[in-house]
Amino acid sequence: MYKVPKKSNTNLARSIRKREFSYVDRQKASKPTPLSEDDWKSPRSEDSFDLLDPSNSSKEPTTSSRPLPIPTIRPPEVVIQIDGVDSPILGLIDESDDLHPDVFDESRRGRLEPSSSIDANSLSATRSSSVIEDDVRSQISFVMRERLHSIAKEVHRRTSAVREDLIRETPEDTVSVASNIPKQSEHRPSLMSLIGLQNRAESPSAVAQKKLFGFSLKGTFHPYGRFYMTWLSLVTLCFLYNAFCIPLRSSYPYQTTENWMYWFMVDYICDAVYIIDMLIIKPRLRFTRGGIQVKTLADTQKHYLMTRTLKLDILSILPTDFVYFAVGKKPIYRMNRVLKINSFWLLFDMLDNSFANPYAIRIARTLSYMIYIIHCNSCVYYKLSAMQAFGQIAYLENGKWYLNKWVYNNQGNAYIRCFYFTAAVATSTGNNPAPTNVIEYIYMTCSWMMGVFVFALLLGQIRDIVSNANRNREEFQRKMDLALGECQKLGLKQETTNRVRDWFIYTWQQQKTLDEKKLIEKLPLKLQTDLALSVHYTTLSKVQLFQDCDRALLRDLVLKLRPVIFLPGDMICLKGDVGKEMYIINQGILQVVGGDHNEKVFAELMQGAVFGEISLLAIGGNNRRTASIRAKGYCTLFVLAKEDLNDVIRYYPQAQAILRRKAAAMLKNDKKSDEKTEKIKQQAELEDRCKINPRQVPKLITLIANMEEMNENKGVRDLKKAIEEETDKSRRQSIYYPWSTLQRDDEDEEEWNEEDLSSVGEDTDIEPMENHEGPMDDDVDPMEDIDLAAEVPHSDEDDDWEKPGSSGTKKLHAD
Ligand SMILES: Nc1ncnc2c1ncn2[C@@H]1O[C@@H]2COP(=O)(O)O[C@H]2[C@H]1O
Repeated sequence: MYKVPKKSNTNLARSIRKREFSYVDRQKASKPTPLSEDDWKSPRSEDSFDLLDPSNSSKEPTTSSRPLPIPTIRPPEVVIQIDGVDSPILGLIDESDDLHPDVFDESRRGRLEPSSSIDANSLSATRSSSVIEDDVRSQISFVMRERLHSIAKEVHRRTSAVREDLIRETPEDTVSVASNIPKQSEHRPSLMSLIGLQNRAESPSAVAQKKLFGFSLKGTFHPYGRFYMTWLSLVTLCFLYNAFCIPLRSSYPYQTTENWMYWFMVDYICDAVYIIDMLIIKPRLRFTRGGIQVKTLADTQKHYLMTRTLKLDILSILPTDFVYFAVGKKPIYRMNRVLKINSFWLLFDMLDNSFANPYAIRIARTLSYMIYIIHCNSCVYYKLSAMQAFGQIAYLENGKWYLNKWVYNNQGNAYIRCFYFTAAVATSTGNNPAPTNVIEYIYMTCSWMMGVFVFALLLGQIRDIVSNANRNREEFQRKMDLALGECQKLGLKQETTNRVRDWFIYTWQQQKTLDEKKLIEKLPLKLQTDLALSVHYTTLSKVQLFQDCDRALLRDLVLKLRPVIFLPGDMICLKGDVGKEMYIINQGILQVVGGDHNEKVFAELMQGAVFGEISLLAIGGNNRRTASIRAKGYCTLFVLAKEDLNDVIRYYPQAQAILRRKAAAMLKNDKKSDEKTEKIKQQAELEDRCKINPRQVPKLITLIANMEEMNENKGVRDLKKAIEEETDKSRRQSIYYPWSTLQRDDEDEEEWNEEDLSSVGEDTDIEPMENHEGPMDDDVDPMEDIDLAAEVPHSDEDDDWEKPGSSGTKKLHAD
């Protein structure tokens, strides 16, 4: 299966000996590529994945156990081109060929035997030519194996891709729908979908349901869905109306001949709600059977028919109002409407489960019981009072007539007065008037009993709820006090104690507990993982490592993460320390710092950044921290211990590679940055060394100028100006050319030359020092300045300094 080279055998042999080969990849239609020496030497790079090597089977990622279809691959053609030989040798691998290193066994080698057109006799004529032939075979075998290896790699890559696709396939119940939904633009799957937490795609019917607040006549409702919750609130409102208003209207004179129709209107609206609830809503409520939620309408209807709720619902809506025709409009006959109390309980249960802080809901429910009992009691009290003509009928006792003071006297707001009386009796507070007859005695006894048992129970409940609500806070406070007390006992610095306090306060603000993990450890592992992923989704979605890696890695890692809080300025890790943990930033900003005093900031790290992995994975060659990390403000980090990371990551070579690549890039950056700062430092040192001190004006001249200023001598003023200019100029020079002693071109004109100085000397009328009698600067010893040469520093650099001004200075001195 190869084409025969038509070159002389000697040339062929030479080429082979020299290893002047090229290979052509027909699939890629590439040009012949010379095989480098390295290619010959190292058949496979060490870190490549070797499908051919059975020992490497363990390296395969363990993402799925499902057998996967391997894409069909065209039998690869390999052409061996020997330099200088016109026709290449063509090798074709059969589909039946196994991907085995010994692919070129003896039988197959036969296929590559030269055909008759080669002068076989002449090749085998000499012993050396047979050796050459063997050599050719072995080289060809090697090249073929090399190709096979790369093909195997390609196959592996493709199967991995297919496998990933299969894993990411849409959930069962959405498959049928997916075909109906218009194809959306292709985009990278979100992290949420990768970790299997995303909402499932909804069927068109479900979408239509949503449009009507989740209501559809053909559909069913989730009992904890938003729609049912809203509906339940409405039903509960109707129940409360009936529960409060029926006793009220039955006892107090609030329903009159003028307003009864309004009361009736509201009554029947509530009845309508009850009926809709019974006929339309409740039969559509989903329920769970054998652990599976039943969603079919027929099933939910059947289920409702079997429940006790239906019976109560029917009783609550019985049209007892028809009694009105016989006995008149007495609302008390509608009292069966309170049988809808199930809805009230259900709503409070749902609210209790939906709120993160349900204490208020629980207190509200308990309070509502108390208020209702007092309300009903007050209705009875009013009725009793009314029956006794509001105390207007006197009664005889021990031969004397008395007015009944126990009853309500029909003064003021009837409801409020009666409610107050009943509340006072029930809670046994207040000075209650004595009952005067049997009915009143019975009423009072019942009220007290109710106060003792029912109210005590309810008040106890409220106390429990409130104390439970504060228990967490109190527990936290207790721990904080303990820690701070310990700090004081140990005699720590106030600053340290303050930091401990800050940490506690911030931790409470952030997580309301000291150990977040404790809260969820009772849940099953799967649920814990889902919870942790959902809670920390924002952070985790920003971690590049997790974006690129296997989703199983994320699920494995997330449970190992431990949240930790750091205060501003805290050093999270120090350069040179042994790395035992790596970190993910959940909140806050951190700085990668270096330098002697951590004054250099290499980089700032934000939410989602990962650090500390270099030493953990010993990427830089050892396990020491390559940089120090400092918290800029308050920070919440996830810590991942080395053992935990190693436990997880060894199954994910891809993640390892990403981590290594990233870390290597960072190390390179840091090195560059270090080199740069080193260069700047050297430059600064050089500049420092080359810098010329600004020329000092001899003290004598300054002194003279100061003295003469008082005499308003023009010449001296000129002199002073010239001195100032000179000082300025020197300073500027040292700024612009800190390392240079050369003069700037643009300074020529301004140069303070001998001429100027001599003219200054001529114009001025400077008195000799000895004659001067004016005030003198205390610090200045005039004699000290006489020798100007002594003033001038005698360094090499200063020789240059003398050029522009030294002569001028000297002249001034002579004058
Ligand atoms: N230039 C940089 N930018 C961001 N992070 C860095 C940089 N240099 C070092 N780090 C991180 O700082 C960490 C210090 O500890 P490690 O050496 O374990 O791992 C290091 C990196 O994760």
